[in-house]
Amino acid sequence: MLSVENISKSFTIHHLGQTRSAISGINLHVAKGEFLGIVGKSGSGKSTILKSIYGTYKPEDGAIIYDAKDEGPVNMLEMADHDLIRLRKTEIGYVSQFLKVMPRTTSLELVTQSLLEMGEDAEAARQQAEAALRHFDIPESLWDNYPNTFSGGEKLRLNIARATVKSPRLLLLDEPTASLDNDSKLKVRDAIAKLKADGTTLIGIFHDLEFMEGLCDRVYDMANGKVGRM
Ligand SMILES: Nc1ncnc2c1ncn2[C@@H]1O[C@H](COP(=O)(O)OP(=O)(O)OP(=O)(O)O)[C@@H](O)[C@H]1O
Repeated sequence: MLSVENISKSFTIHHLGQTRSAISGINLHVAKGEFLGIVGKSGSGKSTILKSIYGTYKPEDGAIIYDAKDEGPVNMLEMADHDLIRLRKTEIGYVSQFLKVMPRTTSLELVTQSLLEMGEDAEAARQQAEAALRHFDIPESLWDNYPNTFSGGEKLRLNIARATVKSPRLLLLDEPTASLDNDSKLKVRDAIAKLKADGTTLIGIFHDLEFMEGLCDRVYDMANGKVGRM
């Protein structure tokens, strides 16, 4: 489903005149329907890998081959921006700890929008969005509110609802449960387990290794670049 081949990414810190390597020579392979966990210490480059796959960062070399639904295998590092944006709208999801809000868009509209981008019709999109908000305990009184006023946990749950509601083919999870209480964590776990059962391929970073148990098939360790079993 996804093959990350020898990617490297460095950042230039202009005011210090320095260039720092964030990741170097990373190789990862994820089969369709598999859940690959990424573990490693803070600053080891875990998020940089996910952001490179999603296209937020552009690695200097290597290739990221993704088996797209219609086109088949494509190198995402060589794709035109509009093709990458289309893939993000229709088949690749990304959830981080932080919610990107859109101006003057309510929480219900945000989740509905996510489904409309997939080509869902308006009424079905609204119903599925409401079910997702309910599932993640976003109170109905908040559905017509702008999420910038939400608590940290509410924002996070909304973020997860928005990404999971459209059952992406590939879902990238960057510590999505970092500041959630246990109850909310279990709901996220349920949603991930359901996506996995439906065939979604997942790559996730979690500090809480217990959370991954029983969900992850294999783990990539940043320390030695090796993939092991959970
Ligand atoms: N946009 C950026 N500009 C400059 N340096 C960056 C940028 N993004 C990441 N880095 C650097 O790259 C290195 C890897 O960062 P990354 O966020 O990928 O690590 P991580 O393993 O996800 O860390 P954590 O577990 O703390 O979230 C760090 O040294 C970080 O400072």
